[in-house]
Amino acid sequence: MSKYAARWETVKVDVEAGIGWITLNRPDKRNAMSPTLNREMIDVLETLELDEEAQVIVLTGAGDAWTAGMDLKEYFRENDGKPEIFQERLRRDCSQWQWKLLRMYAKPTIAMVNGWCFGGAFSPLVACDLAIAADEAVFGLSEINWGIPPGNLVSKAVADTMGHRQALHYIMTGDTFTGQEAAAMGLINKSVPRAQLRDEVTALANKLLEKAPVVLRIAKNGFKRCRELNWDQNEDYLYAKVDQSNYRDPEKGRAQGLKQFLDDKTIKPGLQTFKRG
Ligand SMILES: CC(C)(COP(=O)(O)OP(=O)(O)OC[C@H]1O[C@@H](n2cnc3c(N)ncnc32)[C@H](O)[C@@H]1OP(=O)(O)O)[C@@H](O)C(=O)NCCC(=O)NCCSC(=O)/C=C/c1ccc(O)cc1
Repeated sequence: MSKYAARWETVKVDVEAGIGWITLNRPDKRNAMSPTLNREMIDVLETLELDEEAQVIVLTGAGDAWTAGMDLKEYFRENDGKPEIFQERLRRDCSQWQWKLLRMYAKPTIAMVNGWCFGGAFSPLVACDLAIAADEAVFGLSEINWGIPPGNLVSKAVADTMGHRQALHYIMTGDTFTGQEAAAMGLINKSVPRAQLRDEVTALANKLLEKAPVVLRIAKNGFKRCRELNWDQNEDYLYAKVDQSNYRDPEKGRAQGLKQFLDDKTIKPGLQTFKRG
């Protein structure tokens, strides 16, 4: 039985062989993100960040949906008319896990998009480091279809991943697209038939498990920050990250990698990763 069994009402967490599987678990509501789910996801991510048994995180959904976006009933309608400060807190919880925690998360994150993916779902989708979807998954920026512009960080997320014309097309029409189309546009890394999705994601997670975790974290977070800096700032910043990595990495991956290539001649870093240990 999972050590987190029944700890959260709207999210299921299983840790197996180094991988923390987070499943949004409201399949009857297509895993729509309610205020309860948002609050619970903050706790889930903060808990797994300190769980040494979970070194790579996968975010997926129960049933036919990844997530159908924000809960139109519990997040929107039921809170209309509530005090402004209350609305602010709801938004803060939403942002807190959907991109603030996820975007710079201490561990590698993979979005495993098993099905429906709408609207607000695009924030955590893009905030995850990597994304693999089922060919059959259906994506849509459906906000326009029920009368609002995209909220939270959805437009920023698609601007960072999809082309300008494509992003505007889907924002303005609310048309849907498939996993294969999402991969072609660069919104996700790749799509595979749904029957192969879990195996594909497990293989990717296992590949990440072979890397030195501190170096991996600094590499991915350095990349994300560098998008917002100019060239001169980037040179300073990324060299500082390289030095930080050399200093912080308890495994001394750099020294191991150089030794295994130059002295032992047991690896070629162009073709395989160094052996941790
Ligand atoms: C195509 C769907 C995903 C699946 O269709 P289905 O498989 O035939 O399922 P059903 O439509 O029968 O839905 C099953 C149940 O799930 C519920 N549900 C299904 N999506 C939902 C749902 N987003 N909510 C709240 N109940 C739902 C739906 O109401 C229904 O509840 P019930 O009648 O009680 O069984 C369909 O449900 C659907 O179109 N859902 C709405 C998708 C959608 O537009 N989502 C909202 C995007 S906009 C957004 O996320 C906004 C972001 C935002 C973020 C932060 C901000 O501050 C501001 C904005």
